[in-house]
Amino acid sequence: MRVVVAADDAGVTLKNEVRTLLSADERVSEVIDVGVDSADDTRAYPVLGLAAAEKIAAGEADRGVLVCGTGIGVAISANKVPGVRATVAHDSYSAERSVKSNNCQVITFGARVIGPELAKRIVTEWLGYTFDPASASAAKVAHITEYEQADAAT
Ligand SMILES: O=C[C@H](O)[C@H](O)COP(=O)(O)O
Repeated sequence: MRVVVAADDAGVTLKNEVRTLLSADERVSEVIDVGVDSADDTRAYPVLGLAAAEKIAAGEADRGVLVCGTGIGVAISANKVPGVRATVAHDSYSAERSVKSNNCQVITFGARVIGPELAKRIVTEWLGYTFDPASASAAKVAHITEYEQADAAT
């Protein structure tokens, strides 16, 4: 699994901890870090959220972990990229259902909301979940995709 990570200045410390965790996980074949590299880089959260989501849309990454102050800004930004589904998930159940119900490729965290140890535990669990395209949830996700594609065609 190839995982893209990104954060703004508020999220960079947690993002870097998650990057280290992912790099040590045998389920992860590649970690793609699109920045920021330090809190001195004050590019705003949409720049980073969009850059990461575009990696997924381009087929260069399978999943993404994005961090900002709340997780909300990077989630909104990533969701603007066609084909990408992103959500804040600060608890295990939401992280699990974001994959199994919603086929989200992207999980986001708020570094001002969640502690690093809980965030890393959620990431470790989240890597183990897969979406079942034969599940009852598939048609619901397809509805979103169909709306997105119809809108893109207009
Ligand atoms: O969602 C936005 C993030 O939390 C960001 O890190 C902080 O944004 P702000 O500076 O506009 O509050």
